[in-house]
Amino acid sequence: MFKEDTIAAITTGMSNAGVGIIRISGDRACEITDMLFRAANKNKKAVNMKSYTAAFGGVYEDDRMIDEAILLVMKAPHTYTCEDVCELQCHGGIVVLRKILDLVIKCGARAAEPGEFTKRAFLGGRIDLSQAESVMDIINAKNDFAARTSVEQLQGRLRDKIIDMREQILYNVAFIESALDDPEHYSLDGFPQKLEIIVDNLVDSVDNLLTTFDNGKVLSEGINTVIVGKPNAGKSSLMNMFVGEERAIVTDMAGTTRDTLSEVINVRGITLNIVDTAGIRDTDDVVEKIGVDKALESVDKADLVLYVVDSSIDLDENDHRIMSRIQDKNVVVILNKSDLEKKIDESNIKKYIDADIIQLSALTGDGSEELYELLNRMFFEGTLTYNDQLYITNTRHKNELVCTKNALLKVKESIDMGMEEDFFSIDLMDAYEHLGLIIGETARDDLADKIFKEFCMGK
Ligand SMILES: Nc1nc2c(c(=O)[nH]1)N(C=O)[C@@H](CNc1ccc(C(=O)N[C@@H](CCC(=O)O)C(=O)O)cc1)CN2
Ligand SMILES: Nc1nc2c(ncn2[C@@H]2O[C@H](COP(=O)(O)OP(=O)(O)OP(=O)(O)O)[C@@H](O)[C@H]2O)c(=O)[nH]1
Repeated sequence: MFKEDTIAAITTGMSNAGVGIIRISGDRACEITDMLFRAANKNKKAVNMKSYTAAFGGVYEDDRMIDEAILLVMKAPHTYTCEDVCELQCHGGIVVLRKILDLVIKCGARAAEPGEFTKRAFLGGRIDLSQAESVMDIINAKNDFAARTSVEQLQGRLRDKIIDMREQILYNVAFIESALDDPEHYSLDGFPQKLEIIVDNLVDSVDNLLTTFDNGKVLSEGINTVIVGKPNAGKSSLMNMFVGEERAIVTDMAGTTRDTLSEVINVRGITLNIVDTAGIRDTDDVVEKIGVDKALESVDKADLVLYVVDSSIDLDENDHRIMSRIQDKNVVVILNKSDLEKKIDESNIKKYIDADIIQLSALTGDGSEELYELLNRMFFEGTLTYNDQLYITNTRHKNELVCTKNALLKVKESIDMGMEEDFFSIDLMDAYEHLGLIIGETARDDLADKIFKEFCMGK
């Protein structure tokens, strides 16, 4: 069983910091801790300490103190992992932390695998799979939205919704089974019509969740954005404007950006995963050509293309080449250098691509607000103002919901075709199990219990 090993790891970051924590979890956590931690108050031993209490002391190898530390003891089952947990809070130097971890392992713990503490929380039943997944999402959140939806998921918002849908399904499967077993007490007259309404509602709920996915994913993970334009149009300057610092190389010499640079930036709640590319033009320079090919490749993968045009000069054949390449993409045309005299005729761009056009000066930042507003409109249609909607941001959840929906639609089909009731059960159970996979539950035992509880009273 999973409880056999006591596991340990540095749970804080892998760079020097003020304080670092070593977490030990498992049956032997306290015993191991007592082998290397000595409390200043000599009577305090982890094995005897009350849950959620702390002690000050030192970590010792033989009689040599490795570091001073605070010990936090949490006793099963009310801990993060549902097992005994000891946390050694030391000075956050990576050398010292590694040394202490080695010591903990020498005393009998095993180095934890990635995610193993949270896996134990799941196996211990404290959290479901969607909550376990949310822990990683919280840690990896790129923006406020991602953090917020992940915490909601950790609190069980998605789980509760899934459990509610599963209960409705199970109730109806149980009803069908009972009625088929015991037709004297349960009548299926009019049942298909009732079931159809319930299934319609469930499909609506699933659809509702599914429609949040695209927005949810873009909101939480960011818009994959590529900046393209011919040499010297101001692509690197635009990137710098976004980043707010001189990261990309800006020069007067056309063709200075040869590779692609990427940045993750947050503007007014929107995350842009931006790739700045080499200026696109016909070139004989081998290195530059690789950059141009790479730029064209990034265009194909992008959700959004920011096409930068130097508005102080006329369009040329390079611009036409770019425009023909980005025609089918989500494009915003940036007429850059709006601080200079305008030479360009916008209608010449409109002839080639159907896209919003923003006048902007990457140098002064004029026009940036209009750009952010436009992006908000393009991608979120106002959803950026937080609402109470439950968002799906995890592809696994989305896939299970799609399977759930398909199974439910099959139930509807069977109803419409006037099939026997036991046909409904098969697809209902299929939907039930796909929903169950979101929260990491297996279906069978649960089903038996439920049928027993709901339908066998007094009979
Ligand atoms: N020091 C420290 N801080 C941390 C964590 C940790 O493991 N250690 N966490 C994680 O990485 C997060 C907190 N998550 C936790 C979740 C549940 C329990 C827990 O013990 N739950 C018990 C209830 C305890 C009580 O009510 O007193 C339970 O659900 O039974 C602890 C931490 C964030 N901060
Ligand atoms: N006046 C003015 N000059 C700008 C503006 N944006 C960029 N420039 C200038 O235009 C020149 C080229 O800018 P870059 O940002 O290097 O252009 P790029 O498109 O990245 O060029 P490549 O790396 O060659 O592809 C630099 O001298 C910038 O200072 C702007 O809004 N106004």
